[in-house]
Amino acid sequence: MTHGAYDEEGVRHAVRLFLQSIGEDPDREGLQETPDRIARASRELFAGLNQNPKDVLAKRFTVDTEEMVLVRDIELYSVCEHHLLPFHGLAHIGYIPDKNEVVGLSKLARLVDVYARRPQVQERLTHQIADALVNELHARGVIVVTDCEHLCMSMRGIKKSQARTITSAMRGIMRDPATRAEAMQLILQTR
Ligand SMILES: Nc1nc2c(ncn2[C@@H]2O[C@H](COP(=O)(O)OP(=O)(O)OP(=O)(O)O)[C@@H](O)[C@H]2O)c(=O)[nH]1
Ligand SMILES: [Zn+2]
Repeated sequence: MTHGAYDEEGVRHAVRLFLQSIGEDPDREGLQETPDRIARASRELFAGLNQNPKDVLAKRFTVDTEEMVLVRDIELYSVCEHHLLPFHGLAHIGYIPDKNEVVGLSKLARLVDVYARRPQVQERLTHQIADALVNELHARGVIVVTDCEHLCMSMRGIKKSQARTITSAMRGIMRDPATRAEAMQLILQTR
């Protein structure tokens, strides 16, 4: 099949084969609908493959500020591209708008989903969010910090369920030490 299109029938077929290959009976009652369920769930979990960050950030409005806007504790659910197991945690996004151009706060959370709903690695997810805010919104400065647990490290392999992975991306004037420190303080502030 061609790369890029979502092939629901292909997913159903692959899941049935997978169940057989792990020694299960795909025709037993509890599993009969599983290929279909996974095909529907995967359409949602990997929807970001067919979404463009441009669309999410298209609607702008003006607020009389060129100061930092920061939304923290955005829930994040993604899937690691190595094991196709979930990694999940929080994303914190701060940006300094250009010419008073801002987007609705919910769009920052939508932007997270556009990139999280793909087979991912956390580092790429983090810098893709930052780059979209620079490239599409022309933000003068951006900070993105993600803080996640990877199930491929918790439930298998090295089995370290307490380990958190934190990755960050700074762009533009957010690289300035004082600005960066202000953003980090807002992110780390106790509730
Ligand atoms: N850098 C990075 N690594 C990740 C991410 N998600 C999972 N990994 C790691 O990707 C690596 C894949 O390593 P491999 O040696 O190819 O696979 P593996 O034998 O299954 O690795 P183990 O998990 O150590 O058993 C593992 O060390 C994972 O912990 C991520 O988002 N970023
Ligand atoms: Zn993994």
